[in-house]
Amino acid sequence: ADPTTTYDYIVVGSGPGGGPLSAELARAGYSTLLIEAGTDQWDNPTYADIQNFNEAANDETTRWDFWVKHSDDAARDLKFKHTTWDTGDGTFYVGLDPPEGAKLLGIQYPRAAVLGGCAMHNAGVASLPEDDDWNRIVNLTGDASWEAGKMREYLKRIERNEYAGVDDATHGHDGWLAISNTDPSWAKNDSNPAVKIMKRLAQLTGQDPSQVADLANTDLLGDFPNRDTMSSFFNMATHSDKNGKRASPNNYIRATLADPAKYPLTVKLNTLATKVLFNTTTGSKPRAIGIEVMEGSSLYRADPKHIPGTTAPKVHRYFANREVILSGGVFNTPQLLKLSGIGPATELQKFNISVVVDSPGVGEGLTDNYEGSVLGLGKVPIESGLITILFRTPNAPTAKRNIYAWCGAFSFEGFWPGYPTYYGAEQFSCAMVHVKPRSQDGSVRLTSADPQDKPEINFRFFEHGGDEDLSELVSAANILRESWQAAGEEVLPFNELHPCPSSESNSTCSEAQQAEFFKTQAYSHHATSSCQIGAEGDEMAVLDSKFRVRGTEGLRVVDASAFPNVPGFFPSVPTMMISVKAAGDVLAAAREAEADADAGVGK
Ligand SMILES: Cc1cc2nc3c(=O)[nH]c(=O)nc-3n(C[C@H](O)[C@H](O)[C@H](O)COP(=O)(O)OP(=O)(O)OC[C@H]3O[C@@H](n4cnc5c(N)ncnc54)[C@H](O)[C@@H]3O)c2cc1C
Repeated sequence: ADPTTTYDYIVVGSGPGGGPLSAELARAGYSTLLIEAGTDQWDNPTYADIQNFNEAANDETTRWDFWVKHSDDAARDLKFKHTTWDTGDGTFYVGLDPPEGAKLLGIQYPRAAVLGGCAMHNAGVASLPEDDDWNRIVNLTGDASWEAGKMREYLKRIERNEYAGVDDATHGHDGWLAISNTDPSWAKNDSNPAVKIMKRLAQLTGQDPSQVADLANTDLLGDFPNRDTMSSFFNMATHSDKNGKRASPNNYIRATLADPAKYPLTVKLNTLATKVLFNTTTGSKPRAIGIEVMEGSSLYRADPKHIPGTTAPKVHRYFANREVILSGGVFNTPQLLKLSGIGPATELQKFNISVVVDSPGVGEGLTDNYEGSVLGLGKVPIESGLITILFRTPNAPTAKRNIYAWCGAFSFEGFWPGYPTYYGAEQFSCAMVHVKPRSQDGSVRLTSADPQDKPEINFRFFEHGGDEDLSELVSAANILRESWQAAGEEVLPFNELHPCPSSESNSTCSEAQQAEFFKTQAYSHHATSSCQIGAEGDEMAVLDSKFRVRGTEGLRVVDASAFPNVPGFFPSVPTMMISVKAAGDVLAAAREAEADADAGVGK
């Protein structure tokens, strides 16, 4: 076979799902081709310095714009105040009153096409799933390798922890992913309005107000028996080093490329995978044997630099002796599977795509944590470090925490071109992530058979159990707002901008009004589960517990789309953990095949 076109493994996508996996396969000695549609920006300060995350997610260098729907109710979506429109003159209009003739785009959901994927433009917040998230996969599939205790070992393998002592055996200390935390010493200043808020918040969430400075240093990635039920302040951990340099799969890929004599990793940037190639003539199942790609920059139409009307470049083929692994992320992996003939037969037939495997779950079950914020302006500028709190609202369905909130002198209201809004030095907000949405009804569906086109993405927020989820969000907002009233008279009263604008009398801000606010203004950026791992026999379970695409051979999906539900509050670190786990599964299969070959099995 031609070594320039044939590899042992082909991995599509270099984000948290595909990046670590490709490096592990190469480090195990297998020739591995990593295909990435974007470029490498490791030394660009917009990406390298974690504090620039907002600039990074807005930056055209890597941005892929997906314009998503939050529901099937167009009128409801049009109430989202950051709905974005194409004005036709190369600019966006964001808001509720578009100029004449503007074309509706939808709600922006940013993604990064770059070596390292969205871990190169995200805020880097590191958190772990609940133990039950991992154990649920054991229950669904019977595969005990997913037990929570075992999954922590993957954190230890990838992590280079910079705040826990080297003797702390619950952390890893020599991995490729630096994880650091923030300095919470500001919380010792009792006269700081934000500390007064913290003390009240401590009371409201069952913590000791006199201990807030110590509580603010609690290890968010720590391992303790009540870690999923304990309401507490935490020290926000991020995947970056103590000097603020971003850490991501990019570090591991580049470290692997640095020793080509030892590690046979080839990375092709500016390369868009368009189709998986199958051998359907031999074997009992279609076997993935390679991939078709287009080479060139900005080929995908989500890329704002894409030039409309340009002819598609000619297609190239690369072949895999062993396996093809798709890690294009929660929107692109299901799209690529469908373009390759794996998906709901009726949808594929609509676009004249030959059905290789009728797999109704591909692109279905998309879900996300709901996010919203309480935002206001104090009378004077507020000095504040970051308050990170995980707590349980009284109406939470289980004993577990359902809210991750971070409060401080910032504003965060979701994503749109140019986000976030700066409301002045008086701005103060608590942004919150609500976990375990009851609804898992989102979808990623084809709009055409053209691989350069974007799919249609609809999250169908609040489709099931919406009232309960909304009441938890409202309950959290009430607790956070109440804590603000302790800020002290130099700051009070807050002029709340939402969800209960102070311009309206507080009596008119009912629970129902707040619920309506969150129903129309909730946003998200932790999408998962569009090609889920699930139980044998469940036709919606696209993958088995070893990430294998059911109905095929030699094909796996390893990225955020594989999770059966959003893994806890933030998915980036959990996705890197499953990437390394998957590498173990792929290598175990290789060893098994080699042992069979040595034993002459099949001869
Ligand atoms: C703005 C923003 C902020 C976020 N903040 C946080 C945070 O603070 N903490 C956290 O835990 N999570 C955060 N997330 C979510 C987190 O970054 C993602 O969940 C995670 O990156 C998913 O990893 P992935 O490998 O599944 O996909 P991705 O990171 O999307 O990587 C997929 C890669 O595949 C490439 N690709 C896709 N299709 C193709 C194709 N056809 N051919 C070739 N290449 C292709 C893409 O270019 C990309 O590089 C954030 C997300 C966003 C958008």
